[in-house]
Amino acid sequence: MTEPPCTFNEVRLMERYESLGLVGEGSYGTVLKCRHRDSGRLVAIKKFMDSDDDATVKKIALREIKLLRQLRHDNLVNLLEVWKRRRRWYLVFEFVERTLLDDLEQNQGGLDLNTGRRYLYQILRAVAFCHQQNIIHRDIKPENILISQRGVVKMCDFGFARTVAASSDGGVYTDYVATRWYRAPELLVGDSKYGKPVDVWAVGCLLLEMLTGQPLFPGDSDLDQIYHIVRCFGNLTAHHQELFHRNPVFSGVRLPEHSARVRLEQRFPSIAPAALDLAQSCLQMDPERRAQCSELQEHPLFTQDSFHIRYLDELNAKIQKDH
Ligand SMILES: Oc1ccc(-c2ccc(-c3cc(Nc4ccc(CNC5CC5)cc4)n[nH]3)cc2)c(O)c1
Repeated sequence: MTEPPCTFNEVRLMERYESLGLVGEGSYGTVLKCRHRDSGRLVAIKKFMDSDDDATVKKIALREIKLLRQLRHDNLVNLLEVWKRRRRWYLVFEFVERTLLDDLEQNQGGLDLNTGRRYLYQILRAVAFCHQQNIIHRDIKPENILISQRGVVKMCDFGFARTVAASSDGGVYTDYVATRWYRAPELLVGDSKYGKPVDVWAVGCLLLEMLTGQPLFPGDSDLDQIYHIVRCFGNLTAHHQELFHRNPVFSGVRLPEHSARVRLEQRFPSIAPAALDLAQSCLQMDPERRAQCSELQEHPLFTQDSFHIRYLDELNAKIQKDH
């Protein structure tokens, strides 16, 4: 169905802003980069498409807005305004200059250790905050890590985020998650009872990608993704092997043998040992054994030279200037 012409309200609403095109070529859904005509301020406006089944769009929009309103933190992209005009929802966010993907494309060999530490420290602050709010992002990847001109990191795109069920048995999630390369083993084998550790796995993948310039596990299918992981870390856990064999998606498929294992330390001999250790704490096959983002901020990668003490003052000054 072709888009109906803008309504008056939408025209009036968008009269306040000049559209500068899609943000990130649509990788966030329909998110427009806009300039506020009066102030010149750049914003990112997410427009929810109205659909025949309006109730579903409304439910999704309200869930996302409720979740975003809980997430106020210096290292999360800020929701500025929410509009509802006729049957359409608009979320207005701050616009941040570039993404980690942009930085990695500019630095094909990877970022230097200090830049990587500065970004990682802020990513850990962002994810730790979300997890303290019992929210899992579920799609942490370089495109969703925004970086301001002064180097302040702001995580974005909570379109797939979910609140972890309060119940002790954890939630049961069956809808779409995570871009494949950053997907934890439990997601790949189809475990519906996953939680915060899926974000920790993605952070481990991000750290090594920042320091090498290359994606850690660039699988070209879910099975290939499992192959990449098993070749590095050995067999899946017994529970994940059972889920794999019970998953109809993989019926008749043999689990990859971890015959020719290439461990992280063999693959990345020149990575700082502290960085490799932190990555390994995130990349545990058993989600229960993975580190928590709150504790990783005290990892020797940050404390061995008091980086975490020196950097906090510098970061807070940058955050103030960015406001
Ligand atoms: O539920 C949601 C939905 C959408 C968002 C969201 C909010 C804000 C943004 C955003 C993006 C952005 N800046 C940006 C800057 C550069 C690029 C891409 N660089 C191009 C390739 C050279 C992409 C994005 N600033 N703000 C993106 C997504 C969100 O944070 C939550």
